[in-house]
Amino acid sequence: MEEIIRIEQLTKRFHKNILFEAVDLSIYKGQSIVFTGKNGSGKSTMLKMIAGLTSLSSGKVHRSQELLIHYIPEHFPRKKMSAYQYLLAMGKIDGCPIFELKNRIQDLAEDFYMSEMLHTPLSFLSKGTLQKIGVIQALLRTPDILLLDEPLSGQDERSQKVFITKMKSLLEERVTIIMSCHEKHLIRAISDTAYQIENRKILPTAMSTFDSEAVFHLVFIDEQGKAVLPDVAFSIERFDNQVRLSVPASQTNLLIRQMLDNHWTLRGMQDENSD
Ligand SMILES: Nc1ncnc2c1ncn2[C@@H]1O[C@H](COP(=O)(O)OP(=O)(O)OP(=O)(O)O)[C@@H](O)[C@H]1O
Repeated sequence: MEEIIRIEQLTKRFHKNILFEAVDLSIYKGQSIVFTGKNGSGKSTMLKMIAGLTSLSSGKVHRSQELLIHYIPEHFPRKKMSAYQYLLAMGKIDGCPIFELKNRIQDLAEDFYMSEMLHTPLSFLSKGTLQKIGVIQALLRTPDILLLDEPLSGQDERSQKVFITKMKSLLEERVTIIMSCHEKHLIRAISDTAYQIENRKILPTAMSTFDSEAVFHLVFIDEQGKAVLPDVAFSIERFDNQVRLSVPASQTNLLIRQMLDNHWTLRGMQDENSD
């Protein structure tokens, strides 16, 4: 495996707020990394430090060579220029030949169902469309590293599918993808390595954490009129003297025990997919 970035003893603080302390991390060519963590844990800041867009308080980010890094921010600048003018300018900065660039913008805009919005000023575009422009910008010239900050947060389902397909083909070309993300389906689709940002550290997380868990519907009946509903955090539907609870598979035994202790009788159990 070819190491392309090595983070050594990275510490980052904003005044008294210490986000990272003595973090070490190696990033390899073709790897697809996701950072997860609570709001405000430092995901965006970590991406910006890798991109070189914000300084470190101490430590170092080593890059193996001159790398073309594309960074797609969570919030996009709202400017007066049109999407097309913006993409053209960005493509030129990236060194794309002009004829190729124009065709590529048109093709990618079609792929993302936004051709009709190409000539609209950025300031009038929705969050989802602005994000698409960020993705198109990143795809004008294939980067070595693509940094994505919450890339699906404003995307409709159709665009999400296009986005996932594009990311998969970049990974086939051994582009390194590093993103922050909360959506498990995107993580399952494109990531191979996950880190949870917690307590100022970056903790390796098993990919199985993002597997979708089967859900069961459990129906209970109050036969004697004295059942009490325990305080549980599952979806509950009530009808007459029955309740139906939707529960992740791993929680079913615990819930059944709780319900029986509270005088409920189990009437039925159904796999979510057999509805
Ligand atoms: N330029 C800055 N100056 C001061 N504090 C900042 C700055 N940028 C970020 N912070 C603070 O650092 C913390 C981490 O912010 P960051 O945006 O990296 O978190 P995040 O994990 O990406 O959050 P979210 O999931 O909400 O997008 C927050 O408390 C934020 O307020």
